[in-house]
Amino acid sequence: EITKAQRALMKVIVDAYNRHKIPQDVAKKLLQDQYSAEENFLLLTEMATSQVQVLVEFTKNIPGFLSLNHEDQIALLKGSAVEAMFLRSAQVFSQKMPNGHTEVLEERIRKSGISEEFMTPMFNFYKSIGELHMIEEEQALLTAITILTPDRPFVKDQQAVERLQEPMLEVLRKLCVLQHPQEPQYFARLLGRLTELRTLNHYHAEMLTSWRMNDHKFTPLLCEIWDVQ
Ligand SMILES: CC(C)c1onc(-c2c(Cl)cccc2Cl)c1COc1ccc(-c2ccc3c(C(=O)O)csc3c2)cc1
Repeated sequence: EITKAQRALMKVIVDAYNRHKIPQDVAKKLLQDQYSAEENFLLLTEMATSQVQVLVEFTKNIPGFLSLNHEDQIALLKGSAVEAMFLRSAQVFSQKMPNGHTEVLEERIRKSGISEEFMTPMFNFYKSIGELHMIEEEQALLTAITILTPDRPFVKDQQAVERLQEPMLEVLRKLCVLQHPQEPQYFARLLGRLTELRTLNHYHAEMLTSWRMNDHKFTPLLCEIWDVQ
C-alpha cells in the first residue's frame, strides 16, 4: 500500500497542480464572441502563453527539480511543454468544464489554421484521455512524470532526472491499483498515453511550421520555449 512518504509526495504534487492554473479572466476570454481564424489563433496563443507560465510554477514545486543542473531544468521544460499542455487541455475537454470552456476551446482549436491531418490524432488523444476518467491525483502525477522524462533532447544528467521520476511512477502505479482494482492494466493504459503524447510532439512541430509559413506570430515566451523566430 502507499507509504506515508509516498502520500506526502502525492500531496505536494496535487497541491501544486491545483494551485497553478490559468487565471479565470484569461480562460474566460475563450468565451468571447469573435470566431475568426485570426481571433482563434490569438486567443489560443494567449492560453498557451499563460499555460506555460503555470507549467513553470508547477514544475518548480516538484521535489528535487530545483536541485537539478540548471541547463537540464530548461531542457526538461522545453522538452515537455507541448505534452504537458496537451495533458492540461485534455483535462479541460474531459472535465466538460462547467463554464462552457470545453465547447469553445474545441471550436477555436478546430478553426485556428491547423490542418485536418493534425486534427484527427489531436482529438483522438483528447478522447482517449477522457475515457480514462482520471482523478486529479493521477492527472497531477502524470503531468509531473511527463515533465521528468529523462531522455529529452540536451538533458546531460539523465540519471538525476530518473531518480526524481521513478518515485512518481511508483506512487502512480500504487494509486492506479487502489483506484481501479477491477482494471489491473489501468496503469499500463496511463503510460500508453505518454507514448501517444510523444507522437503528438511531432505533429505539433509541423503545426508550428505551417503557422509560421502563414506569418503567424507567437509571444516571446512561446518563441523561447519552442525555439522559433
Ligand atoms: C500558440 C497556440 C496557437 C498553440 O499552439 N499549439 C497549441 C496547442 C494545442 Cl492547439 C493543443 C494542445 C497543445 C498545444 Cl501547445 C496552442 C494552444 O495551446 C493551448 C494551451 C492550453 C490551453 C488551455 C489550458 C487550460 C485551460 C483551462 C483551465 O485549466 O482551467 C481553461 S481553458 C484552458 C485552455 C489551450 C490551448
